Amino acid sequence: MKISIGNDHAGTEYKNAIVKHLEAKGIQIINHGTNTNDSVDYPDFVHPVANDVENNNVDFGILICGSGNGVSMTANKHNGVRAGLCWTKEIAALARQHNNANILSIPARFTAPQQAIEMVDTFLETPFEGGRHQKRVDKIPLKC
Ligand SMILES: O=C(CO)[C@H](O)[C@H](O)[C@H](O)COP(=O)(O)O
Repeated sequence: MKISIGNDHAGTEYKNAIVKHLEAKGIQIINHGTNTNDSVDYPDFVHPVANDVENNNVDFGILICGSGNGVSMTANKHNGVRAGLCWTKEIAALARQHNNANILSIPARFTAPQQAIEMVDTFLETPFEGGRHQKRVDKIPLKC
């Protein structure tokens, strides 16, 4: 499995913990995030991750910032990207099962580190259910 990950300054520590956790499992990581706590602008670190997902260069993306909103808003401007803002592992599971989310957005300032790791594992391991959810996901893109 190959994952593209990105973060702003609020997500650097969580990003490092997630990368360490995933690399220990043999998952390949492309790191597009900032690697320091110096203040940066999240779109600069989100678009490269969303491009990876949009172009099918990776299986999934992971984005981390303070609230999770800015990274989700930015990523969801990309064709074919479905970034889900998640704060529990149950919501992370539903983002995959019902929405076929391909990017997990994590709010570092409102999620404990262990909870973030559990969300990542749940997100990556949970399949899309298809069925009634497929036709709803198909209606998400603007058709104009
Ligand atoms: O929405 C966000 C980015 O996707 C964030 O929550 C930012 O991390 C946040 O806005 C950063 O705030 P700061 O006061 O500049 O650290």
